Amino acid sequence: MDKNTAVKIENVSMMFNMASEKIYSIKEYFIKLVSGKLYFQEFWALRDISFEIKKGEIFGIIGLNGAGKSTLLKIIAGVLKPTMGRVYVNGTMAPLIELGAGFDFELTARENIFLNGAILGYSRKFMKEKFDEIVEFAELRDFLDVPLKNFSSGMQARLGFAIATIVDPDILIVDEILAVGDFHFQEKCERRINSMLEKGTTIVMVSHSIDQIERMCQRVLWLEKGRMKMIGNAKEVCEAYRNS
Ligand SMILES: Nc1ncnc2c1ncn2[C@@H]1O[C@H](COP(=O)(O)OP(=O)(O)OP(=O)(O)O)[C@@H](O)[C@H]1O
Repeated sequence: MDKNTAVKIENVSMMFNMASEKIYSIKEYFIKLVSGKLYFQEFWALRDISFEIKKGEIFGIIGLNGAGKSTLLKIIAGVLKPTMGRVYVNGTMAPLIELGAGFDFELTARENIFLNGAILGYSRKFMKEKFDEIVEFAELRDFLDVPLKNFSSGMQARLGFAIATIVDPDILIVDEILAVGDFHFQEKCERRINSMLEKGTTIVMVSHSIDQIERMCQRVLWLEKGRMKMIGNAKEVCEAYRNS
């Protein structure tokens, strides 16, 4: 792979098996499984996707609900293995996992900071050193000992973003997380993302805010029902998407 490439996706397709009827309990599942009455339907969430993201680039992925954006991010992050095709990643990655994916909602914000740190592979000592910076950025000092289930989605997003960006990874993945924060926090996130970009981090982001994608990204991929509809300059792709 070219040394200037951060991510290379080659003919990636992703198939999910979906039970063709609703199953209401594990017992029902096993009865159907054993009696051979469990039918699956193949569903292709992504079909034949190929593109490259250059190092230091900020790359956006857009598309309607169910277009396959999150699935593609998960494949880039290595959380999902594609059914077909290859993925090459050059550098360290801090996946900004979906909202709440790394959180335990019964635990307090303080406990979740350490839990998330452990999930991301950081030592307790490192998290202790970074603790104040995280709390400062997330502006949640008064809520440190509150269980996360009592946080609003915006507060959870603030905490998630603050934790995921304490180190400067080579590649940062941002999944829709900016959408839930308020205006003030979104600006703050954009500033942090821009400063990471200046330091050479590659950023891959998904957002339903086309204005935000157009403003922040250099190139954009538009997915439609799992296929590549258009890829190129952010302005051109966003314009075409708006007019579709
Ligand atoms: N684990 C799974 N099992 C079965 N189907 C799945 C799974 N994950 C995603 N899908 C399906 O794949 C399709 C693409 O989903 P995905 O979450 O990638 O879309 P998206 O573009 O991120 O949508 P949204 O804008 O609503 O977040 C959807 O139809 C979804 O139902």
